[in-house]
Amino acid sequence: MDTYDVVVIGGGPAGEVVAGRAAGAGLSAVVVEAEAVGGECSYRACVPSKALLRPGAVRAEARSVDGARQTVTADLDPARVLARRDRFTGRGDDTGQADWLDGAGVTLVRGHGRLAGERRVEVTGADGTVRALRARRAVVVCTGTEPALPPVEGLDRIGVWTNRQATTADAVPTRLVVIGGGVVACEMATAWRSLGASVTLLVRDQALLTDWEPCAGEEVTRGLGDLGVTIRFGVSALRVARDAHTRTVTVETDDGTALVCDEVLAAVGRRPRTADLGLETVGLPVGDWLPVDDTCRVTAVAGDWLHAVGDVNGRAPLTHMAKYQARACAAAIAERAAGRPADPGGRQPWSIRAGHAAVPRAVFTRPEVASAGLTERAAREAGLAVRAVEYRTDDVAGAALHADDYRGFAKLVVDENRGVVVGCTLTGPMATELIHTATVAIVGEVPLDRLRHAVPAFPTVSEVWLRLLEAYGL
Ligand SMILES: Cc1cc2nc3c(=O)[nH]c(=O)nc-3n(C[C@H](O)[C@H](O)[C@H](O)COP(=O)(O)OP(=O)(O)OC[C@H]3O[C@@H](n4cnc5c(N)ncnc54)[C@H](O)[C@@H]3O)c2cc1C
Ligand SMILES: NC(=O)c1ccc[n+]([C@@H]2O[C@H](COP(=O)([O-])OP(=O)(O)OC[C@H]3O[C@@H](n4cnc5c(N)ncnc54)[C@H](O)[C@@H]3O)[C@@H](O)[C@H]2O)c1
Repeated sequence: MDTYDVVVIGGGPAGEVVAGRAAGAGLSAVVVEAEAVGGECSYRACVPSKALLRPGAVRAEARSVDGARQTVTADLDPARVLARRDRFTGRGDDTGQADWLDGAGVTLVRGHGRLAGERRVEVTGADGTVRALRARRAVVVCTGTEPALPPVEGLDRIGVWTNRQATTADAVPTRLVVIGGGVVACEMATAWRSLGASVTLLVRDQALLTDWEPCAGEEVTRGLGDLGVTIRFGVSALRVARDAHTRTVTVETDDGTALVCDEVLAAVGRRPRTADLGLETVGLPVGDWLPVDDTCRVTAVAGDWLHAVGDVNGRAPLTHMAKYQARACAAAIAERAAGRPADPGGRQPWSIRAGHAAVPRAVFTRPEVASAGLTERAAREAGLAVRAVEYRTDDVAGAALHADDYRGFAKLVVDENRGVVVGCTLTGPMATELIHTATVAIVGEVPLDRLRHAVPAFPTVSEVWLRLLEAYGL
Protein backbone atom coordinates (compact mmCIF):
# COMPACT_ATOMS: atom_id res chain seq x y z
CA MET A 1 0.00 0.00 0.00
CA ASP A 2 1.36 3.42 -1.03
CA THR A 3 0.81 6.24 1.45
CA TYR A 4 0.42 9.95 0.55
CA ASP A 5 -0.70 12.91 2.61
CA VAL A 6 -3.48 13.65 0.10
CA VAL A 7 -5.20 11.23 -2.29
CA VAL A 8 -7.29 12.95 -4.97
CA ILE A 9 -9.81 10.94 -7.01
CA GLY A 10 -10.41 12.64 -10.38
CA GLY A 11 -7.96 14.84 -12.29
CA GLY A 12 -10.25 17.49 -13.77
CA PRO A 13 -9.88 21.21 -12.96
CA ALA A 14 -10.78 20.54 -9.31
CA GLY A 15 -8.44 17.60 -8.81
CA GLU A 16 -5.47 19.15 -10.60
CA VAL A 17 -5.63 22.31 -8.54
CA VAL A 18 -6.24 20.72 -5.15
CA ALA A 19 -3.31 18.32 -5.71
CA GLY A 20 -1.02 21.06 -7.07
CA ARG A 21 -1.80 23.35 -4.15
CA ALA A 22 -1.37 20.55 -1.60
CA ALA A 23 2.04 19.71 -3.09
CA GLY A 24 2.91 23.43 -3.05
CA ALA A 25 2.13 23.44 0.67
CA GLY A 26 4.66 20.67 1.23
CA LEU A 27 2.26 17.71 1.37
CA SER A 28 2.70 14.60 -0.75
CA ALA A 29 -0.17 14.20 -3.22
CA VAL A 30 -1.42 11.68 -5.75
CA VAL A 31 -4.12 12.10 -8.41
CA VAL A 32 -6.12 9.09 -9.59
CA GLU A 33 -7.53 9.66 -13.09
CA ALA A 34 -9.70 7.23 -15.06
CA GLU A 35 -9.73 9.01 -18.44
CA ALA A 36 -7.65 12.12 -19.19
CA VAL A 37 -6.02 14.65 -16.87
CA GLY A 38 -7.87 17.91 -17.43
CA GLY A 39 -11.32 16.39 -17.06
CA GLU A 40 -14.53 17.17 -18.85
CA CYS A 41 -13.68 20.88 -19.02
CA SER A 42 -10.56 20.51 -21.16
CA TYR A 43 -11.78 18.02 -23.74
CA ARG A 44 -15.60 17.84 -23.79
CA ALA A 45 -17.04 20.95 -22.16
CA CYS A 46 -15.73 24.49 -21.57
CA VAL A 47 -12.71 24.54 -23.87
CA PRO A 48 -14.08 22.90 -27.03
CA SER A 49 -17.47 24.60 -26.67
CA LYS A 50 -15.87 28.03 -26.45
CA ALA A 51 -13.56 27.16 -29.35
CA LEU A 52 -16.64 26.29 -31.41
CA LEU A 53 -18.44 29.50 -30.41
CA ARG A 54 -15.66 32.04 -30.87
CA PRO A 55 -15.44 32.12 -34.70
CA GLY A 56 -19.16 32.88 -35.04
CA ALA A 57 -18.88 35.57 -32.37
CA VAL A 58 -15.97 37.24 -34.15
CA ARG A 59 -17.81 37.15 -37.46
CA ALA A 60 -20.95 38.64 -35.89
CA GLU A 61 -18.91 41.33 -34.15
CA ALA A 62 -17.23 42.41 -37.38
CA ARG A 63 -20.61 42.46 -39.10
CA SER A 64 -22.04 44.71 -36.38
CA VAL A 65 -19.96 47.73 -37.45
CA ASP A 66 -20.65 49.59 -40.66
CA GLY A 67 -17.57 49.71 -42.85
CA ALA A 68 -16.33 46.41 -41.47
CA ARG A 69 -19.63 44.61 -42.16
CA GLN A 70 -19.23 44.86 -45.91
CA THR A 71 -15.88 43.06 -45.81
CA VAL A 72 -17.29 39.94 -44.11
CA THR A 73 -19.20 38.22 -46.84
CA ALA A 74 -18.47 34.51 -46.50
CA ASP A 75 -19.88 31.97 -44.03
CA LEU A 76 -17.72 30.26 -41.41
CA ASP A 77 -15.41 27.52 -42.67
CA PRO A 78 -16.51 24.48 -40.58
CA ALA A 79 -13.41 22.40 -41.33
CA ARG A 80 -11.12 25.14 -40.08
CA VAL A 81 -13.30 25.85 -37.03
CA LEU A 82 -13.28 22.16 -36.06
CA ALA A 83 -9.52 21.95 -36.66
CA ARG A 84 -8.94 25.01 -34.45
CA ARG A 85 -11.06 23.39 -31.72
CA ASP A 86 -8.93 20.25 -31.98
CA ARG A 87 -5.79 22.31 -31.47
CA PHE A 88 -7.18 23.37 -28.08
CA THR A 89 -8.23 19.88 -26.99
CA GLY A 90 -5.46 17.81 -28.59
CA ARG A 91 -8.34 15.42 -29.32
CA GLY A 92 -8.07 14.17 -25.74
CA ASP A 93 -4.28 13.88 -25.51
CA ASP A 94 -3.48 14.83 -21.91
CA THR A 95 0.33 14.78 -22.15
CA GLY A 96 0.63 18.50 -21.38
CA GLN A 97 -1.60 18.32 -18.30
CA ALA A 98 0.06 15.12 -17.02
CA ASP A 99 3.43 16.87 -17.39
CA TRP A 100 2.05 19.82 -15.41
CA LEU A 101 1.15 17.49 -12.53
CA ASP A 102 4.62 15.97 -12.69
CA GLY A 103 6.23 19.42 -12.63
CA ALA A 104 4.10 20.34 -9.60
CA GLY A 105 5.45 17.29 -7.75
CA VAL A 106 2.16 15.35 -7.89
CA THR A 107 2.08 11.60 -8.60
CA LEU A 108 -0.40 10.45 -11.26
CA VAL A 109 -1.99 7.02 -11.03
CA ARG A 110 -4.12 6.08 -14.00
CA GLY A 111 -7.23 4.01 -13.34
CA HIS A 112 -10.67 4.04 -11.73
CA GLY A 113 -10.56 5.06 -8.06
CA ARG A 114 -12.94 3.84 -5.37
CA LEU A 115 -13.07 4.51 -1.66
CA ALA A 116 -12.30 1.36 0.36
CA GLY A 117 -13.05 2.55 3.88
CA GLU A 118 -11.66 5.48 5.89
CA ARG A 119 -8.61 7.08 4.18
CA ARG A 120 -8.31 4.13 1.77
CA VAL A 121 -8.62 4.24 -2.03
CA GLU A 122 -8.35 1.34 -4.46
CA VAL A 123 -7.42 1.99 -8.07
CA THR A 124 -8.34 -0.44 -10.82
CA GLY A 125 -6.06 -0.02 -13.82
CA ALA A 126 -6.95 -0.64 -17.46
CA ASP A 127 -5.40 -4.12 -17.19
CA GLY A 128 -7.56 -4.98 -14.16
CA THR A 129 -4.78 -4.77 -11.59
CA VAL A 130 -5.74 -3.15 -8.30
CA ARG A 131 -3.47 -0.77 -6.43
CA ALA A 132 -4.14 0.32 -2.84
CA LEU A 133 -3.51 3.88 -1.67
CA ARG A 134 -3.70 5.27 1.86
CA ALA A 135 -4.18 8.92 2.78
CA ARG A 136 -2.35 10.22 5.83
CA ARG A 137 -4.40 13.45 5.91
CA ALA A 138 -7.16 13.63 3.35
CA VAL A 139 -9.01 12.02 0.48
CA VAL A 140 -10.49 14.55 -1.95
CA VAL A 141 -13.26 13.40 -4.30
CA CYS A 142 -13.18 15.42 -7.54
CA THR A 143 -15.05 13.07 -9.86
CA GLY A 144 -17.31 15.69 -11.46
CA THR A 145 -20.58 14.97 -13.18
CA GLU A 146 -22.03 13.14 -16.15
CA PRO A 147 -24.97 14.15 -18.34
CA ALA A 148 -28.46 13.40 -17.06
CA LEU A 149 -30.79 11.94 -19.71
CA PRO A 150 -34.48 12.83 -20.00
CA PRO A 151 -37.03 9.99 -19.83
CA VAL A 152 -37.54 9.73 -23.60
CA GLU A 153 -38.34 6.32 -25.05
CA GLY A 154 -35.63 5.06 -27.41
CA LEU A 155 -32.99 7.61 -26.40
CA ASP A 156 -30.57 4.85 -25.44
CA ARG A 157 -30.83 3.26 -28.90
CA ILE A 158 -30.18 6.19 -31.27
CA GLY A 159 -26.66 7.18 -30.26
CA VAL A 160 -27.90 10.32 -28.54
CA TRP A 161 -25.52 13.27 -28.34
CA THR A 162 -24.55 14.53 -24.92
CA ASN A 163 -22.02 17.29 -24.23
CA ARG A 164 -19.34 14.81 -25.32
CA GLN A 165 -20.51 14.46 -28.93
CA ALA A 166 -21.74 18.06 -29.09
CA THR A 167 -18.23 19.33 -28.40
CA THR A 168 -16.16 16.73 -30.25
CA ALA A 169 -18.16 15.94 -33.43
CA ASP A 170 -16.10 15.93 -36.62
CA ALA A 171 -18.91 16.99 -38.95
CA VAL A 172 -21.79 19.45 -38.85
CA PRO A 173 -25.14 17.64 -38.66
CA THR A 174 -27.64 18.86 -41.24
CA ARG A 175 -30.51 18.90 -38.71
CA LEU A 176 -29.95 18.94 -34.94
CA VAL A 177 -32.71 18.68 -32.33
CA VAL A 178 -31.71 19.86 -28.85
CA ILE A 179 -33.69 18.79 -25.76
CA GLY A 180 -33.32 21.38 -22.97
CA GLY A 181 -33.31 25.11 -22.43
CA GLY A 182 -30.32 25.64 -20.17
CA VAL A 183 -26.76 26.74 -20.74
CA VAL A 184 -25.55 23.76 -22.77
CA ALA A 185 -28.63 23.85 -25.00
CA CYS A 186 -28.29 27.58 -25.70
CA GLU A 187 -24.52 27.54 -26.32
CA MET A 188 -24.51 24.41 -28.46
CA ALA A 189 -27.52 25.60 -30.50
CA THR A 190 -25.59 28.82 -31.16
CA ALA A 191 -22.40 26.99 -32.14
CA TRP A 192 -23.88 24.41 -34.49
CA ARG A 193 -26.33 26.85 -36.08
CA SER A 194 -23.40 29.20 -36.78
CA LEU A 195 -21.65 26.28 -38.48
CA GLY A 196 -24.63 25.72 -40.76
CA ALA A 197 -26.83 23.17 -38.98
CA SER A 198 -30.58 23.60 -38.91
CA VAL A 199 -31.35 23.58 -35.16
CA THR A 200 -34.60 23.05 -33.23
CA LEU A 201 -34.77 23.45 -29.46
CA LEU A 202 -37.41 21.48 -27.55
CA VAL A 203 -37.86 23.37 -24.29
CA ARG A 204 -40.05 21.84 -21.59
CA ASP A 205 -40.47 25.20 -19.83
CA GLN A 206 -41.89 28.47 -21.19
CA ALA A 207 -38.51 30.23 -21.19
CA LEU A 208 -34.78 29.66 -21.62
CA LEU A 209 -32.28 29.91 -18.75
CA THR A 210 -34.99 29.79 -16.08
CA ASP A 211 -32.60 30.10 -13.13
CA TRP A 212 -31.39 33.49 -14.46
CA GLU A 213 -33.00 36.92 -14.42
CA PRO A 214 -35.85 36.78 -16.97
CA CYS A 215 -34.02 39.30 -19.22
CA ALA A 216 -31.24 36.75 -19.86
CA GLY A 217 -33.58 34.11 -21.27
CA GLU A 218 -35.53 36.72 -23.22
CA GLU A 219 -32.43 38.16 -24.87
CA VAL A 220 -31.04 34.72 -25.74
CA THR A 221 -34.43 33.65 -27.13
CA ARG A 222 -34.36 36.68 -29.40
CA GLY A 223 -30.73 36.08 -30.35
CA LEU A 224 -31.29 32.44 -31.23
CA GLY A 225 -34.32 33.45 -33.28
CA ASP A 226 -32.21 35.97 -35.20
CA LEU A 227 -29.70 33.20 -35.90
CA GLY A 228 -32.47 31.06 -37.36
CA VAL A 229 -32.86 28.56 -34.51
CA THR A 230 -36.41 27.24 -34.05
CA ILE A 231 -37.48 27.20 -30.40
CA ARG A 232 -40.55 25.27 -29.29
CA PHE A 233 -41.53 26.17 -25.74
CA GLY A 234 -43.68 23.93 -23.56
CA VAL A 235 -42.84 20.90 -25.70
CA SER A 236 -41.26 17.62 -24.55
CA ALA A 237 -39.91 14.74 -26.61
CA LEU A 238 -41.80 11.52 -25.97
CA ARG A 239 -39.96 8.96 -28.10
CA VAL A 240 -37.17 8.80 -30.65
CA ALA A 241 -36.17 6.22 -33.26
CA ARG A 242 -33.36 6.04 -35.82
CA ASP A 243 -34.18 4.66 -39.27
CA ALA A 244 -31.80 1.80 -40.06
CA HIS A 245 -31.53 2.79 -43.75
CA THR A 246 -31.61 6.58 -43.89
CA ARG A 247 -29.94 6.95 -40.43
CA THR A 248 -32.32 9.85 -39.72
CA VAL A 249 -34.00 10.18 -36.32
CA THR A 250 -37.71 10.80 -35.83
CA VAL A 251 -38.59 12.67 -32.63
CA GLU A 252 -42.21 12.43 -31.47
CA THR A 253 -43.30 15.21 -29.15
CA ASP A 254 -46.11 15.61 -26.62
CA ASP A 255 -47.94 18.13 -28.83
CA GLY A 256 -48.62 15.36 -31.32
CA THR A 257 -46.03 16.33 -33.92
CA ALA A 258 -42.95 14.53 -35.25
CA LEU A 259 -39.60 15.98 -36.29
CA VAL A 260 -37.01 14.39 -38.51
CA CYS A 261 -33.36 15.14 -37.82
CA ASP A 262 -29.86 13.71 -38.02
CA GLU A 263 -28.79 14.01 -34.37
CA VAL A 264 -30.48 14.62 -31.00
CA LEU A 265 -28.59 16.42 -28.23
CA ALA A 266 -29.78 15.83 -24.68
CA ALA A 267 -28.87 18.86 -22.55
CA VAL A 268 -31.04 18.56 -19.46
CA GLY A 269 -28.53 18.95 -16.64
CA ARG A 270 -25.96 16.80 -14.85
CA ARG A 271 -25.79 14.10 -12.20
CA PRO A 272 -22.86 13.41 -9.86
CA ARG A 273 -20.27 10.81 -10.85
CA THR A 274 -20.54 8.91 -7.57
CA ALA A 275 -22.29 5.67 -8.55
CA ASP A 276 -19.13 3.54 -8.68
CA LEU A 277 -17.02 5.28 -6.05
CA GLY A 278 -17.18 2.96 -3.03
CA LEU A 279 -19.29 5.48 -1.08
CA GLU A 280 -20.99 2.58 0.69
CA THR A 281 -17.65 1.69 2.34
CA VAL A 282 -17.76 4.97 4.31
CA GLY A 283 -21.49 4.88 5.06
CA LEU A 284 -22.65 7.26 2.31
CA PRO A 285 -25.54 6.67 -0.11
CA VAL A 286 -24.39 5.57 -3.57
CA GLY A 287 -24.88 7.93 -6.52
CA ASP A 288 -25.69 11.10 -4.58
CA TRP A 289 -24.10 14.56 -4.55
CA LEU A 290 -21.55 15.04 -1.75
CA PRO A 291 -22.63 18.08 0.31
CA VAL A 292 -19.73 19.91 1.94
CA ASP A 293 -19.04 22.66 4.47
CA ASP A 294 -17.23 25.87 3.55
CA THR A 295 -13.84 24.12 3.66
CA CYS A 296 -15.12 21.37 1.32
CA ARG A 297 -15.27 18.69 4.06
CA VAL A 298 -18.02 16.14 3.35
CA THR A 299 -20.45 16.98 6.11
CA ALA A 300 -21.91 13.47 6.47
CA VAL A 301 -18.56 11.86 7.33
CA ALA A 302 -16.83 12.46 10.67
CA GLY A 303 -13.14 12.94 11.16
CA ASP A 304 -11.93 15.74 8.90
CA TRP A 305 -10.53 13.39 6.25
CA LEU A 306 -13.10 13.22 3.39
CA HIS A 307 -13.50 16.21 1.08
CA ALA A 308 -15.39 16.84 -2.16
CA VAL A 309 -14.42 19.60 -4.57
CA GLY A 310 -15.90 20.79 -7.88
CA ASP A 311 -19.08 19.71 -9.64
CA VAL A 312 -19.50 16.62 -7.45
CA ASN A 313 -20.43 18.66 -4.36
CA GLY A 314 -23.29 20.33 -6.25
CA ARG A 315 -22.46 23.86 -5.04
CA ALA A 316 -21.74 25.65 -8.34
CA PRO A 317 -20.99 23.46 -11.36
CA LEU A 318 -18.47 25.76 -13.03
CA THR A 319 -14.75 25.35 -13.66
CA HIS A 320 -13.68 28.59 -12.00
CA MET A 321 -15.66 27.71 -8.87
CA ALA A 322 -14.17 24.18 -8.89
CA LYS A 323 -10.69 25.70 -8.92
CA TYR A 324 -11.60 28.24 -6.24
CA GLN A 325 -12.90 25.47 -4.01
CA ALA A 326 -9.73 23.48 -4.76
CA ARG A 327 -7.46 26.31 -3.62
CA ALA A 328 -9.48 26.66 -0.41
CA CYS A 329 -9.67 22.92 0.24
CA ALA A 330 -5.91 22.47 -0.14
CA ALA A 331 -5.36 25.41 2.23
CA ALA A 332 -7.73 23.83 4.78
CA ILE A 333 -5.97 20.45 4.56
CA ALA A 334 -2.56 22.12 5.01
CA GLU A 335 -3.83 24.22 7.91
CA ARG A 336 -5.22 21.19 9.71
CA ALA A 337 -2.06 19.19 8.95
CA ALA A 338 -0.21 21.94 10.82
CA GLY A 339 -2.49 21.37 13.81
CA ARG A 340 -4.68 24.45 13.36
CA PRO A 341 -8.49 24.17 13.12
CA ALA A 342 -9.23 25.95 9.76
CA ASP A 343 -12.66 27.23 10.74
CA PRO A 344 -15.03 27.41 7.77
CA GLY A 345 -16.29 30.96 8.44
CA GLY A 346 -15.06 34.33 7.28
CA ARG A 347 -12.65 35.29 4.54
CA GLN A 348 -9.73 33.01 5.37
CA PRO A 349 -7.98 31.38 2.42
CA TRP A 350 -9.50 28.02 3.33
CA SER A 351 -13.14 29.19 3.27
CA ILE A 352 -15.31 29.34 0.12
CA ARG A 353 -18.09 31.33 1.76
CA ALA A 354 -17.23 34.77 0.39
CA GLY A 355 -16.67 33.62 -3.20
CA HIS A 356 -19.89 31.66 -3.27
CA ALA A 357 -21.84 34.79 -2.39
CA ALA A 358 -20.88 36.14 -5.81
CA VAL A 359 -20.59 33.12 -8.16
CA PRO A 360 -19.94 34.56 -11.64
CA ARG A 361 -21.52 32.88 -14.68
CA ALA A 362 -20.61 33.67 -18.27
CA VAL A 363 -22.54 32.23 -21.20
CA PHE A 364 -21.15 32.67 -24.69
CA THR A 365 -24.39 32.87 -26.65
CA ARG A 366 -25.21 35.79 -28.94
CA PRO A 367 -25.90 37.99 -27.12
CA GLU A 368 -23.58 36.96 -24.33
CA VAL A 369 -25.16 36.80 -20.89
CA ALA A 370 -23.35 36.97 -17.57
CA SER A 371 -24.27 37.25 -13.93
CA ALA A 372 -22.71 37.44 -10.49
CA GLY A 373 -24.35 36.81 -7.16
CA LEU A 374 -28.10 36.52 -6.70
CA THR A 375 -31.02 37.10 -9.00
CA GLU A 376 -33.70 39.39 -7.60
CA ARG A 377 -35.94 36.38 -7.00
CA ALA A 378 -33.20 34.39 -5.21
CA ALA A 379 -32.35 37.41 -3.05
CA ARG A 380 -35.99 37.82 -2.02
CA GLU A 381 -36.27 34.09 -1.31
CA ALA A 382 -33.18 34.43 0.89
CA GLY A 383 -35.11 36.98 2.94
CA LEU A 384 -33.14 40.06 1.85
CA ALA A 385 -34.80 43.46 1.58
CA VAL A 386 -33.82 44.12 -2.02
CA ARG A 387 -34.34 46.81 -4.59
CA ALA A 388 -33.51 46.16 -8.22
CA VAL A 389 -32.62 48.70 -10.91
CA GLU A 390 -32.41 48.08 -14.65
CA TYR A 391 -30.90 49.89 -17.60
CA ARG A 392 -30.72 49.28 -21.34
CA THR A 393 -27.02 49.20 -22.19
CA ASP A 394 -27.82 50.28 -25.80
CA ASP A 395 -28.21 53.81 -24.40
CA VAL A 396 -24.58 53.98 -23.22
CA ALA A 397 -22.33 55.95 -25.60
CA GLY A 398 -19.54 53.36 -25.45
CA ALA A 399 -21.98 50.61 -26.41
CA ALA A 400 -23.24 52.49 -29.48
CA LEU A 401 -19.63 53.06 -30.56
CA HIS A 402 -18.82 49.40 -29.93
CA ALA A 403 -21.50 48.09 -32.29
CA ASP A 404 -24.09 49.78 -34.52
CA ASP A 405 -26.79 47.43 -33.32
CA TYR A 406 -25.59 47.06 -29.71
CA ARG A 407 -28.38 45.55 -27.68
CA GLY A 408 -27.90 44.88 -24.02
CA PHE A 409 -29.56 44.84 -20.66
CA ALA A 410 -28.18 45.45 -17.18
CA LYS A 411 -29.75 44.76 -13.80
CA LEU A 412 -28.42 45.41 -10.33
CA VAL A 413 -29.86 43.85 -7.18
CA VAL A 414 -29.15 45.88 -4.04
CA ASP A 415 -29.48 44.76 -0.43
CA GLU A 416 -31.20 47.83 1.03
CA ASN A 417 -30.27 47.01 4.63
CA ARG A 418 -26.53 46.91 3.95
CA GLY A 419 -26.42 49.30 0.97
CA VAL A 420 -24.39 46.85 -1.14
CA VAL A 421 -24.82 45.04 -4.45
CA VAL A 422 -25.76 41.36 -4.06
CA GLY A 423 -26.48 40.55 -7.70
CA CYS A 424 -25.84 41.72 -11.23
CA THR A 425 -26.91 40.46 -14.65
CA LEU A 426 -25.61 41.78 -17.96
CA THR A 427 -26.46 40.86 -21.54
CA GLY A 428 -24.89 41.97 -24.80
CA PRO A 429 -21.44 42.12 -26.39
CA MET A 430 -18.63 42.08 -23.77
CA ALA A 431 -21.02 41.00 -20.97
CA THR A 432 -18.80 38.02 -20.15
CA GLU A 433 -15.80 40.31 -19.69
CA LEU A 434 -17.71 43.06 -17.86
CA ILE A 435 -19.14 40.81 -15.17
CA HIS A 436 -15.94 40.71 -13.12
CA THR A 437 -16.60 44.29 -12.03
CA ALA A 438 -19.77 43.05 -10.37
CA THR A 439 -17.99 40.10 -8.77
CA VAL A 440 -15.48 42.49 -7.18
CA ALA A 441 -18.25 44.80 -5.94
CA ILE A 442 -20.20 41.90 -4.40
CA VAL A 443 -17.25 40.08 -2.80
CA GLY A 444 -15.82 43.38 -1.56
CA GLU A 445 -19.25 44.37 -0.21
CA VAL A 446 -18.49 47.83 -1.54
CA PRO A 447 -21.11 50.26 -0.21
CA LEU A 448 -23.00 52.03 -3.01
CA ASP A 449 -21.92 55.44 -1.73
CA ARG A 450 -18.32 54.31 -2.29
CA LEU A 451 -19.06 52.64 -5.60
CA ARG A 452 -20.20 56.02 -6.98
CA HIS A 453 -16.54 57.10 -6.78
CA ALA A 454 -15.41 54.20 -9.02
CA VAL A 455 -15.64 56.12 -12.31
CA PRO A 456 -15.89 54.06 -15.51
CA ALA A 457 -13.84 55.45 -18.41
CA PHE A 458 -15.54 57.22 -21.31
CA PRO A 459 -16.52 55.90 -23.82
CA THR A 460 -16.64 52.31 -22.59
CA VAL A 461 -19.54 49.91 -22.16
CA SER A 462 -18.63 49.93 -18.45
CA GLU A 463 -20.40 53.30 -18.18
CA VAL A 464 -23.50 51.18 -17.71
CA TRP A 465 -22.39 51.07 -14.03
CA LEU A 466 -22.80 54.84 -13.83
CA ARG A 467 -26.25 54.60 -15.39
CA LEU A 468 -27.31 51.85 -13.00
CA LEU A 469 -26.21 53.90 -9.99
CA GLU A 470 -28.05 56.92 -11.40
CA ALA A 471 -31.14 54.75 -11.85
CA TYR A 472 -30.76 53.83 -8.18
CA GLY A 473 -30.76 57.51 -7.31
CA LEU A 474 -27.07 58.26 -6.74
C1 LIG B 1 -20.85 21.62 -22.64
C2 LIG B 1 -20.33 22.21 -21.35
C3 LIG B 1 -19.71 23.45 -21.39
C4 LIG B 1 -19.23 24.02 -20.22
N1 LIG B 1 -18.67 25.26 -20.29
C5 LIG B 1 -18.22 25.85 -19.16
C6 LIG B 1 -17.62 27.14 -19.21
O1 LIG B 1 -17.51 27.76 -20.27
N2 LIG B 1 -17.17 27.68 -18.05
C7 LIG B 1 -17.27 27.01 -16.86
O2 LIG B 1 -16.84 27.54 -15.84
N3 LIG B 1 -17.83 25.79 -16.78
C8 LIG B 1 -18.30 25.18 -17.90
N4 LIG B 1 -18.85 23.93 -17.84
C9 LIG B 1 -18.82 23.21 -16.54
C10 LIG B 1 -17.42 22.58 -16.30
O3 LIG B 1 -17.14 21.67 -17.35
C11 LIG B 1 -17.38 21.86 -14.97
O4 LIG B 1 -17.82 22.73 -13.95
C12 LIG B 1 -15.98 21.39 -14.65
O5 LIG B 1 -15.52 20.48 -15.62
C13 LIG B 1 -15.96 20.71 -13.27
O6 LIG B 1 -14.66 20.26 -12.98
P1 LIG B 1 -14.46 18.99 -12.03
O7 LIG B 1 -12.98 18.85 -11.86
O8 LIG B 1 -15.32 19.10 -10.84
O9 LIG B 1 -15.03 17.76 -12.88
P2 LIG B 1 -14.66 17.16 -14.30
O10 LIG B 1 -14.14 18.17 -15.23
O11 LIG B 1 -15.88 16.38 -14.71
O12 LIG B 1 -13.47 16.15 -14.01
C14 LIG B 1 -13.68 14.98 -13.26
C15 LIG B 1 -12.54 14.02 -13.57
O13 LIG B 1 -12.63 12.91 -12.69
C16 LIG B 1 -12.39 11.72 -13.42
N5 LIG B 1 -13.05 10.65 -12.69
C17 LIG B 1 -14.38 10.52 -12.44
N6 LIG B 1 -14.61 9.44 -11.68
C18 LIG B 1 -13.40 8.89 -11.43
C19 LIG B 1 -12.97 7.77 -10.68
N7 LIG B 1 -13.85 7.01 -9.99
N8 LIG B 1 -11.66 7.47 -10.65
C20 LIG B 1 -10.77 8.24 -11.32
N9 LIG B 1 -11.11 9.32 -12.03
C21 LIG B 1 -12.41 9.64 -12.08
C22 LIG B 1 -12.95 11.99 -14.79
O14 LIG B 1 -12.37 11.14 -15.76
C23 LIG B 1 -12.57 13.46 -14.99
O15 LIG B 1 -11.31 13.57 -15.57
C24 LIG B 1 -19.34 23.34 -18.98
C25 LIG B 1 -19.97 22.09 -18.94
C26 LIG B 1 -20.47 21.53 -20.10
C27 LIG B 1 -21.15 20.19 -20.03
N1 LIG C 1 -20.66 28.93 -20.11
C1 LIG C 1 -20.74 28.18 -19.02
O1 LIG C 1 -20.29 28.54 -17.94
C2 LIG C 1 -21.38 26.83 -19.11
C3 LIG C 1 -21.72 26.28 -20.33
C4 LIG C 1 -22.33 25.04 -20.35
C5 LIG C 1 -22.57 24.36 -19.16
N2 LIG C 1 -22.22 24.93 -17.99
C6 LIG C 1 -22.49 24.23 -16.71
O2 LIG C 1 -23.01 22.95 -16.97
C7 LIG C 1 -24.19 22.76 -16.23
C8 LIG C 1 -25.13 21.86 -16.98
O3 LIG C 1 -25.72 22.54 -18.09
P1 LIG C 1 -27.08 22.04 -18.68
O4 LIG C 1 -27.50 22.98 -19.74
O5 LIG C 1 -26.99 20.59 -18.99
O6 LIG C 1 -28.06 22.12 -17.43
P2 LIG C 1 -28.98 23.33 -16.93
O7 LIG C 1 -29.35 22.96 -15.55
O8 LIG C 1 -28.36 24.64 -17.20
O9 LIG C 1 -30.27 23.25 -17.87
C9 LIG C 1 -31.04 22.10 -17.93
C10 LIG C 1 -32.26 22.36 -18.81
O10 LIG C 1 -32.93 21.14 -19.08
C11 LIG C 1 -34.30 21.26 -18.74
N3 LIG C 1 -34.74 19.93 -18.33
C12 LIG C 1 -34.44 19.29 -17.18
N4 LIG C 1 -35.01 18.07 -17.19
C13 LIG C 1 -35.67 17.95 -18.37
C14 LIG C 1 -36.42 16.91 -18.97
N5 LIG C 1 -36.64 15.74 -18.35
N6 LIG C 1 -36.94 17.12 -20.20
C15 LIG C 1 -36.73 18.28 -20.83
N7 LIG C 1 -36.02 19.31 -20.32
C16 LIG C 1 -35.49 19.13 -19.09
C17 LIG C 1 -34.35 22.31 -17.68
O11 LIG C 1 -35.62 22.89 -17.59
C18 LIG C 1 -33.28 23.28 -18.19
O12 LIG C 1 -33.80 24.10 -19.21
C19 LIG C 1 -24.73 24.17 -16.00
O13 LIG C 1 -25.47 24.24 -14.82
C20 LIG C 1 -23.50 25.00 -15.92
O14 LIG C 1 -23.09 25.09 -14.59
C21 LIG C 1 -21.64 26.15 -17.93
